Amino acid sequence: MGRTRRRRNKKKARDFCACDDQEEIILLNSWLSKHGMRYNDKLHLAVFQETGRGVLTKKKIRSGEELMNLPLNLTINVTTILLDNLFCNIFFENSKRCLVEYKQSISFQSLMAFYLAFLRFQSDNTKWHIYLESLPKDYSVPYFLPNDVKLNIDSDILSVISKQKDIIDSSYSIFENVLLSNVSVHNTIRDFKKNFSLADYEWAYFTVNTRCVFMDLTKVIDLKNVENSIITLINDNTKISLCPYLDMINHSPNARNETKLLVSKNIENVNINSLSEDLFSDVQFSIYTKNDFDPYTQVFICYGDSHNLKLITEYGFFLPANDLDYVSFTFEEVTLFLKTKTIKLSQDQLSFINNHGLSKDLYIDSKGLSYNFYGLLLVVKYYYDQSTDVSRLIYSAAICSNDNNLNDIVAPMVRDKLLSIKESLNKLSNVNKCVILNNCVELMCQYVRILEKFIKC
Ligand SMILES: C[S@@+](CC[C@H](N)C(=O)[O-])C[C@H]1O[C@@H](n2cnc3c(N)ncnc32)[C@H](O)[C@@H]1O
Repeated sequence: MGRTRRRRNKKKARDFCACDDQEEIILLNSWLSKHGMRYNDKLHLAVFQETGRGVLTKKKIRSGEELMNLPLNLTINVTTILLDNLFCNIFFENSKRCLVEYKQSISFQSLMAFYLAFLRFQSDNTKWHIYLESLPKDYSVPYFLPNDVKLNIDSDILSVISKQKDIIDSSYSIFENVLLSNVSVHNTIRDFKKNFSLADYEWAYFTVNTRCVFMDLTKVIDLKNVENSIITLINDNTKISLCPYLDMINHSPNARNETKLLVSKNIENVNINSLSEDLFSDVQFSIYTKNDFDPYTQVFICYGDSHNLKLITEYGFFLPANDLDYVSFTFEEVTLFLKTKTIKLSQDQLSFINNHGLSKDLYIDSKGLSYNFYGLLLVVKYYYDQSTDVSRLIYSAAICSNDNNLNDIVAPMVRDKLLSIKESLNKLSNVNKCVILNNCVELMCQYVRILEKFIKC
């Protein structure tokens, strides 16, 4: 074979392996069609070298094409929870007045996670069993890193983990208490009470976290008059949903897509006491792509924010050469550093900083200082300079935000941060690698590149 042909063949080499023939996927596909799911027949599930399991198109897909269309009853959304009397009875058949005691105490994501744990516990006794079996068994988010490894992980990652931990621990403790005071005689609930564990809840929490899509049902059902329903427990909105098969699509920052709720009957603002599965039998959730996809390539959608801190901590994966990454600094960190350089901000300067919101969003990315960081340093350097109008300078910073004089002020602090990340990376090099740790290390290396570039400029 000649070199050109070899190269051409190499280029064409497939980076995926079909997985439609795996037992859980065969079962999933027939379960989906039995329940009225329609998906573009060009689509197939496959395992891709770079991204793992995802959706492959075997034919060209053009912008504007519908990727899939799910009956609302085949998604796990707020109405699914409200219609599940057994689940609601965990809260209602209770010696405590749960709706009063825990009013607005949990997020909808937490309630969804608790519900998912309840469904999973019931194994093949629920309609969702086959779907649940098709879900990943574990998640590669840094939340699951062992404590000794966390010691050397970057502080931004640790701060996200700590927030996740607070939410998970506090909501888990509420659900544990609700179960403790539950008085139901129903075997399923009684057995669930005995078996519900933090590990089950964490799995469910990250299933929801990594797979939910935005779905707004506020026009279809009335979610304002909900006094006697378990919706009173939540402190945010109910606009997320689990959508089988749709949740097999991986993320690309370049993907553009749109979802639509197709309501053919006149269903509007339905009171939650009048909910029934039948009511939604004609309601469909549809997703369209705004991209073209070539035959035998992976179909992507965009999950939203695409910087690696978010992708790693919330979804458990990393995008190489990601221009959206940044290294953040807290206002306290900066002022503490300035003090070491005997620069103390006056009350007037602090008021100016607060009034202009210059104490937040302080970061350095591949282009240099963030707008606010630049503005903050302008206040530090020029506030008392008679010949300079700081407000005007801040406005023009949107156009010109590279000033070596300003960069120089914080360069020692940046050097220290760089050194500390490098030291942590050095320590992590002795730790056994796994996907989670690799992702964290990749991000920390990205931080090193960003900070080194800043210092060299
Ligand atoms: C909605 S699910 C997509 C389907 C998933 N790959 C599966 O096998 O079930 C989201 C998860 O897929 C993975 N994922 C999504 N986009 C990815 C990408 N561009 N690269 C690597 N993994 C990705 C991450 O594990 C993420 O948490």
